[in-house]
Amino acid sequence: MTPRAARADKNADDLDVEEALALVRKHPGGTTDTPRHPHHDATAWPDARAIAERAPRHGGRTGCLTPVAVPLASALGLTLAAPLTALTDLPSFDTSAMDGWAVSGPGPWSVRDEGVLAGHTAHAPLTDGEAVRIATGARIPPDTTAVLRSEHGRTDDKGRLHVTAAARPPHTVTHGQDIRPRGQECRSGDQLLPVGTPVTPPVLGMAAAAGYDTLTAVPRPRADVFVLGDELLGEGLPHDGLIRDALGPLLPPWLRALGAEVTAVRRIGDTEQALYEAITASDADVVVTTGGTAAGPVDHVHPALRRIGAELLVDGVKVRPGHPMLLARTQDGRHLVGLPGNPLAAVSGLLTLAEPLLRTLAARPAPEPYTLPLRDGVQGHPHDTRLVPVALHGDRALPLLYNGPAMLRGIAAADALAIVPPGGARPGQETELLDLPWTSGGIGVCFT
Ligand SMILES: Nc1nc2c(c(=O)[nH]1)N[C@H]1C(S)=C(S)[C@@H](COP(=O)(O)OP(=O)(O)OC[C@H]3O[C@@H](n4cnc5c(N)ncnc54)[C@H](O)[C@@H]3O)O[C@H]1N2
Ligand code: MOO
Repeated sequence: MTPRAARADKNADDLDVEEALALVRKHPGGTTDTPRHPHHDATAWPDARAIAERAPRHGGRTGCLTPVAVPLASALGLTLAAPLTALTDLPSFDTSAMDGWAVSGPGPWSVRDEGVLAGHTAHAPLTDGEAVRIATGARIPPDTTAVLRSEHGRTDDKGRLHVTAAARPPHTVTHGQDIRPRGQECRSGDQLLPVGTPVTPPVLGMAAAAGYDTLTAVPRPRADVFVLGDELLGEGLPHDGLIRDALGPLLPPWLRALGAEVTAVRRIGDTEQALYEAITASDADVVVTTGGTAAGPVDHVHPALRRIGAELLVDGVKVRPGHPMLLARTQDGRHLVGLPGNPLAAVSGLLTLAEPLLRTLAARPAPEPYTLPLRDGVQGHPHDTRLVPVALHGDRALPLLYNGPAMLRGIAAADALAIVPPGGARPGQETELLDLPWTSGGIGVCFT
């Protein structure tokens, strides 16, 4: 086995970014200071993902962005950077679990005139044989021994309260019944959730209940999107060799679903100078470009990266579609993902490079890998991985047609992308799938 084959054979987890960089530097196509050759060696697909995931950990950094205090209303989808520790006991006072009466001692009870509602201040202690009307969530008066639910009590013609046969056991109220004691759920200082927990709607509710107004969380990485191509139209029908820009509408919401805050979406003219100016003016954590990655006359991404002295971490990936995709690091430690212009190739680059990069920056958990059998066989590329749109039907994945690099018809109907290994997959073959963000989360959940 050659040293390169041995490297390619390594588990993706073992591949160090610096090692990968060294690999890229050794090859003419991968350096930033020598002219690029269109047939340079590309990175294996799993290695490209591993490099993108580890790229932000360069130079002893933790990888994720510096945590900030975020108001609860803006924290959905972020990751906790500090444990959620209770700032109060929960419940914070002894509470009635039911509408009914707070009672003291065994019945029957005389009933106080004025009841106790939720949110009201403390009431005077009950004396033995006394009861008071109480609402769910109201503070229990001192010396209460139980709460009698309204459906388990009745008052006689003298106004005295009795337990009815409907109570379980009949005519009985047990000590402590339907009282939620202070601290039942947690004590002040208890850890409720660890660092790394994704902020979901119930986490927001838990945080509010535990006394928080802001959460310490990893912010969304800021992403600028630069769409290259003089042939692109922003509206209307294609005409005179001009086509509609499909990536301007597709990428920003997809990037948001991957955890980014999209700070700019700009169409850039097909000149190296325009791209250079856009990249150098950006202060986003991640710049995503589309188009201009190949070796055509107006493919300006490589020259612009050379000009700003960026390091190419990935320069071409053994994946179809999308093989000209690239990942670079600027001198100030920010990242640029170059997506190919063909729309499905751009989606491939988004999931291969942008997803793991953003995941590390945002400290999001990695999705659990899973497989399903393919309903139909899929022809493979001889050397490269293929990403093929599939629809999920029961426990099988149905490969979709219209999966060419320039097509969106397949992915627009898809639930996932099948990772088809070099050589292809047989009908029924268990195949790893990459879920699309809205498949598992629901469209409202992921586009926050
Ligand atoms: N000589 C070679 N030519 C090409 C190679 C190669 O290796 N050698 N690779 C091919 C592959 S594979 C792909 S993918 C594309 C990548 O091209 P670029 O990233 O340089 O992108 P463009 O040339 O700018 O555009 C390609 C294609 O996509 C259309 N496009 C671009 N942007 C958009 C958009 N926002 N919305 C819709 N369509 C878009 C563009 O009009 C072109 O048709 O290169 C191959 N060529
Ligand atoms: O990467 Mo290209 O999309 O294979 O055509």
